[in-house]
Amino acid sequence: MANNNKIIVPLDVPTQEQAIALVEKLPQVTFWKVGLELFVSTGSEILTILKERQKRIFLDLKFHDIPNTVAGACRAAGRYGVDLLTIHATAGRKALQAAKAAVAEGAAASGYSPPKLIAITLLTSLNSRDLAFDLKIPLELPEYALQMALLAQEAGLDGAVCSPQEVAQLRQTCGDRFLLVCPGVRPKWAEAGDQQRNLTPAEAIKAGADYLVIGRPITAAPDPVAAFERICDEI
Ligand SMILES: O=C(O)c1cc(=O)[nH]c(=O)n1[C@@H]1O[C@H](COP(=O)(O)O)[C@@H](O)[C@H]1O
Repeated sequence: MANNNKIIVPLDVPTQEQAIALVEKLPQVTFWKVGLELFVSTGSEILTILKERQKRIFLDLKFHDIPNTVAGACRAAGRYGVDLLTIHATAGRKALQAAKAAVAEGAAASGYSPPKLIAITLLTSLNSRDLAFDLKIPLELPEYALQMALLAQEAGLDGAVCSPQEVAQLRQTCGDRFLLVCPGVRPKWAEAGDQQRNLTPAEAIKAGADYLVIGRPITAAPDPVAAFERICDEI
């Protein structure tokens, strides 16, 4: 896979105009992420626009609810013909299983192949201290992320979202066919912002990530095209 196809750039903007402007500014980007801000602000039309432009789509709505409710949301999301969809592993085994089945039903109803359903293990904005003191989880952070990935794998999901610091261990345990997507990726020359468990793009790929989600180091750079190309070269 060419390096530019391994980078997913989030459209973390509040309007469709801003989203389209970013897509037009970065024609080299083949895989875009539509997340909560854009989807809640503008609805599903952006998905049609991206599909018309032959872009791949990561619909990152991070579902987290009871099995019946996530199944309903996943059935609806399955109809959009997107490539990737997220749910929190902490929704639990039954919700993950219901989500997986519902995504396939939604996709079949609209003639698309089902999106790959991937589970959030532990948000990359959290650190060990947050896990222990706020979330009251007694496991070490890498062990917790691994257990969430294994839960997702046992429930039949296609992969997981993890920080690059955990990806090597998840790759080793979950095998080569389990899709691993890493946000929290920062080139040496970019600011960390709210990301806590970072590695560089080259390190993340070397550790076993299939895709990297990289936003602000590209989209907030003075020259986004140069930043994107520099990251592709570094990988
Ligand atoms: O699911 C995600 O994509 C995600 C999971 C996670 O644990 N951490 C995380 O940062 N993300 C997303 O990845 C993107 C990271 O953006 P930057 O921090 O600007 O590179 C954002 O759109 C987040 O919503």
